[in-house]
Formats: sequence, C-alpha cells, structure tokens
Amino acid sequence: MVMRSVDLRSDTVTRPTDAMREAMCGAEVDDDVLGYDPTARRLEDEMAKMMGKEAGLFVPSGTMGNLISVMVHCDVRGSEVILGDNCHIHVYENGGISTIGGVHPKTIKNEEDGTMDLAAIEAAIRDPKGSTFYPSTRLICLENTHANCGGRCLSVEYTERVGEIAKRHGVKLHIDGARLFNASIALGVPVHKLVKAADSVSVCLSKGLGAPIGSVIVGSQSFIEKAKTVRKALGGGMRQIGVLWAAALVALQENLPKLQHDHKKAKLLAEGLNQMKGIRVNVTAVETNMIFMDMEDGSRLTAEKLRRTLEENGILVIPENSSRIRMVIHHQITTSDVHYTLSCLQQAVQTIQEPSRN
Ligand SMILES: Cc1ncc(COP(=O)(O)O)c(C=O)c1O
Ligand SMILES: C[C@@H](O)[C@H](N)C(=O)O
Repeated sequence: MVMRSVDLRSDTVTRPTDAMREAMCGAEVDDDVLGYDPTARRLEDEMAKMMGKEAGLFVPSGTMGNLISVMVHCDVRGSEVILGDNCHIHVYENGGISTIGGVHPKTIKNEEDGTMDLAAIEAAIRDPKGSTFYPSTRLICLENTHANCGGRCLSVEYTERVGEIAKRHGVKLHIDGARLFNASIALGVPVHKLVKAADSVSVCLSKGLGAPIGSVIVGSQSFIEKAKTVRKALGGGMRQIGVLWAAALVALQENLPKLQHDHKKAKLLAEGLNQMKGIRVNVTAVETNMIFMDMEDGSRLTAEKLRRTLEENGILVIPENSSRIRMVIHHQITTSDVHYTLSCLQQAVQTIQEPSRN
C-alpha cells in the first residue's frame, strides 16, 4: 500500500516541477566563472531590479549568501557584526562568519516578533574612540521573515528605523531575506520597499518559491563585484549554472503567486491544532508559512511521540525541542494534506492522552 506523504519539515523540501525540469533541459548556458552564464545573468538582473538594487549575484545557498555579504561588509580585521541571538546566521550557519570570515558577532536578544530592540542595537555599536580595545562595528544583520521566531515579518517601518541607526553610525545593513517574498506577500508590500534601507540582501529561491537550489545576493555594483571575488574564494564560482537558474526563473513565475495560499493553509493548520487538547499554537503569530506547535505541561504529549506517530502516517515534521514541533507549509502541501495532518494528530493526541479509550 503506498503511504501518503506529507512533508512539513521545511519549505526547502520541495521537488522541481515538470516545468522546472523542462526549463533546466533547454537552458542557455555558458561558463559563469570565465564570463557570464546568460540565464544566470538574466535572473540576477531581474532579482536586482525587483529588489531596487544595482546588481545581483547567484550563490548556491542562503548560507553562502549571508557569509559572502558579511565578509564583504566586514573586510577589515577586528570587524564586528550586530545580529540576533536567535537568527539563522548565528544559530544555523556553523559560525561561518567567525570561523571562515574572521568576523566577531555581537548578539542582541531577538524579540518574539523577530525584531531586536532599537535602543539595544544603537547601544551595541562600538565607540570608534575605543578602537584600542574594542572590535569595530561594521554591520547590522536583520532576518525577514524570521525563521526561528516562526516566520514573523519585519515591517518596512522597523527596517527603516534600523537603517537610520546604521547610517547615523556609518555602519552597513544586511538583510537575510531567505523568505523575503513571504514577508512581502504577508505584509502586502513590494520587496523593494522592505529592503530599501539595506546595503545587501540574500534571497532564497530554494525556500517557499520552490526552486531546487539557489539564492541571490543583491546590492550596489561595487558590493557585487567584491562578492563575486569572495564567492570564488569560497568555491562558489560555478560553471554552466544556467541549468539551475532556469528552474529558479520558473519558480519565480509559477510559485510567487502561490505564497498567499501557503499562508492560508498555515493559518488553517494552526487554528485546527489549537483546538486540540494539550496542544497550544499562537495563531496570531502565524503570519506566513511556519507554525510552532507546543505541547502543554502535563499533557503527556512529547514532540518525539507525536513526530513518530505522524511519521507512521507518512507525515514528516521536525521537533524544535522536547515540547515543540515546527511545521512549514510549501506549494506542494495541499489543503487536503492539512486536513489529513489534523485528523492524524487528533487521533495521536487522543491515543497518547487516553490510552484506555483505544
Ligand atoms: C532564515 C534563513 N536564512 C538562511 C538560510 C540558509 O539557506 P540554505 O539552507 O540555502 O543555506 C535558511 C535555511 O535554509 C533560513 O531559514
Ligand atoms: C533548518 C534551517 O537551516 C532551514 N533554513 C529551514 O528553515 O528549514
């Protein structure tokens, strides 16, 4: 019997569509190290235009996009970057900005909504007069949407305020925009407005947009030229990348309009989960495609028990910790998959909490 499969582990799990595979087969390509792959160039220019920046550069992953951006902005020894203590760059990128980039992190507490307190950001900027002892602050990093805060969106107003602080102190601003398009759709704001204050942005096409691989960093022409050199040094210079970018172009056309449906399905799932005994979801905090499902104390529910039961029903999720599960909606999750997940979870919760009844 073929087991139904519902993969809620992340929006990075999507498979290329037939249209993407077709585009990959017929992609126009060239050596992107010795010159410019024409398909890559087309998408880099298109992304830069969408973001309101001068230029763009393909990178194989969002991790590399962030690392390159930090290394270009912090190209002097003793540089320091201000970033959230729960942001992807600090938590999930192997400490690359320090171990590879040689950049010192100065973390500030991420609030539940993904922001960092504005006063705390400004207070964290080192006084240049103290340069005998202190690292020198060269960059502030934001993350929009904020993955570890449950896909929360940073507003234009907040981003502009951080940009003003950065400008006031001669510091650059980078946005990890892995899911920037989700923020744009959720807020009803074009992406170029969300990143106007940023000197650089890293945007993933391999997340909600459903491309099989790839991110793009955008910024000034001179920033992108330096980024290209750092990308090569990191081994990210690739040859006929048009094969990959062709899929990303299709993803941009096919899936951008679908993000709003991902958000609606996330809300539907969150509301259904919240009805279950022993389960708690902050439904208001579900702004985009991510849901954090918490098990209440005394509920006899654990993330591992639920993960295992769901897996037995073909539903894949990732526990955040012993009493929290993350679920991420993407364009290959149907509304029927959401209902199936809810009914399997309802059954699991009942079985675990009232074993005598079954
Ligand atoms: C917010 C955020 N930034 C960056 C990344 C890194 O992207 P990649 O997995 O392509 O390295 C991810 C996850 O993948 C992410 O969720
Ligand atoms: C786990 C993390 O690296 C990935 N960005 C995700 O959200 O799935």
